[in-house]
Amino acid sequence: MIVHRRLLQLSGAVRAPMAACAGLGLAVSAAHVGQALLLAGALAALARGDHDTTVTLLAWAFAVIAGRAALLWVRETATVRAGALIRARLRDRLIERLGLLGPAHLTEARTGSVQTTVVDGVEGLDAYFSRYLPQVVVTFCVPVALVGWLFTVNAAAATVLAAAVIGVLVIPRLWDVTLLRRGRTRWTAFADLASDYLEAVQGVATLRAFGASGRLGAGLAARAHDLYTTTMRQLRVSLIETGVSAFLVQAGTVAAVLVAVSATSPDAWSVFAVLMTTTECFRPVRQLSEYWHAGYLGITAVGGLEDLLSAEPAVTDTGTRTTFPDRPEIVFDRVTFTYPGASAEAVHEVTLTIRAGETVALIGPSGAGKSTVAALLQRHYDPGSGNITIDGSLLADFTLSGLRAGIAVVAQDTYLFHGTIADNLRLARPDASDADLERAARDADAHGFISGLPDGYATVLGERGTTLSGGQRQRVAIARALLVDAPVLLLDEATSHVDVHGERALARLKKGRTCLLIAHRLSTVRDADRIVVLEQGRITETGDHDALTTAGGSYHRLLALQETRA
Ligand SMILES: Nc1ncnc2c1ncn2[C@@H]1O[C@H](COP(=O)(O)OP(=O)(O)OP(=O)(O)O)[C@@H](O)[C@H]1O
Repeated sequence: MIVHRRLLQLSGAVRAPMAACAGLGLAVSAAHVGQALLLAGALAALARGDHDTTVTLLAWAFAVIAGRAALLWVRETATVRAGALIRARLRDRLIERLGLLGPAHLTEARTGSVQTTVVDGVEGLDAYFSRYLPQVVVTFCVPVALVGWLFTVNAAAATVLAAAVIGVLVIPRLWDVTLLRRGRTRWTAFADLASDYLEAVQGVATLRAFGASGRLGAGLAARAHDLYTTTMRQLRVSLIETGVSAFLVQAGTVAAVLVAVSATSPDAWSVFAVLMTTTECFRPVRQLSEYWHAGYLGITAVGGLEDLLSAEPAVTDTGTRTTFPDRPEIVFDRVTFTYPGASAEAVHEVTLTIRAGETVALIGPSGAGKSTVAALLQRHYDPGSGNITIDGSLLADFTLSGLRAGIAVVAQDTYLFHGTIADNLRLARPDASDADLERAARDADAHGFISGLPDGYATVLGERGTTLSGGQRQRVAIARALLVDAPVLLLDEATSHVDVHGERALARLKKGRTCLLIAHRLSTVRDADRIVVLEQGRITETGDHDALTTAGGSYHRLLALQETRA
């Protein structure tokens, strides 16, 4: 029996349904005990030839059996309901936590492992909370009450039974530490395998392109073998524990009945009562053992759960400002940042002002720190030193939701969820009307192709071959950003898929907004009000296209390099 402290704390939100399950479990046990005592009474009556009493007691026993059937139905329904509630609450909590931890956490943890915790771990915890923990309550209450009562019938048998129950509850605990350790090892192997499979599915195009599917298959087979080995190691201990429990239950039952029959002048009632009570005493213990296996997966997942719940968010949400200034000025003042665990600075003393309504393009070679500047502006991380301000207010003065509502992001790879086009657009603004969606889509030059889809805005992406091209996805992203109507625009490599429609849409999106454009392809930044060149985390040049080209510095060099490659 393992009652985990952390899981008990987690049960806070679901204690009422768990208590209901425990209450119903006690009622079912009471029905079992009632039936057992009625049968003991009927057998004793039969032994002394009292047929009327036998028939009456048997009739009552049938009535109790019928009542128990109804109780079992209610308990099962309540358990399933409680399980669904527990899963939903736990998942809500974990998803909320993931939202708080932000993308910074997922760069450190493996996505597959997080997914395994949120999906499989929570499934396992359902059984732990809705079946195992209520059964722990029943297992403590029923044997205590029964042994206590049995003392009034046959003190010697009751003493033997008490010792047997204590033995059954305590002796298997000797294996708990080993079981938990092996369970955690198995969970790690399971999470690793799930992570590898997720990566294999996500990277299937790359694997095929490099002919690496076979090699990866061998790696996955090795991982699967690891899982098999750890499962068998865990099962061996688990079987020993189950075997010992079963032996103690049988030995306890036999010993208690032997003591009852070997008493001087034993009467039929006390012998039958001891026999039936002993069976009922061990019933909750046996059930606990069954539920333990059902909830064990969840218990071993607690490590992953704790990792998620105790992970420190990269930034704290202590700001109070919720509204964002219109067309604000953004200032990076000597901003330096090093990623957690990295030895070198990603950006160093970056000082940059993006004036109200201005479009500034940030360019530079790979690894120069452009995405880091974008991440800092979205406050996925706080700078190690220096400040970033929006119209004079520090980023940290805003609530995280206020900040995110103020900055619309259009990235190179637009993630579209499985759902309709309308659902994907409403991700930006859940309360947007159909007319709002159409207006945004028209401004993003997306209405035309959306109208041509089989069900227009109600078309489910990914079904019936409905996929969008890179340029079309980009325009959906622009429509989303238009729906958000944020005063600041962050275009992160957003210009790479842009066709003539996209260019028009982007021009409309940029209008009246303060815009930071992060770009690789220099041809897409010529029209920016200003171009800032970042190299090895430092700003090396600033100016417009003409000025920088004439100056013949880094920008000129990068431009020449790109033209040669083209
Ligand atoms: N999560 C991270 N942890 C540690 N170091 C990181 C992390 N992300 C980026 N870096 C490092 O920070 C530096 C700047 O990276 P960044 O991604 O900002 O460059 P970039 O200019 O956007 O590059 P690219 O154009 O290739 O996307 C690089 O040296 C990179 O290796």
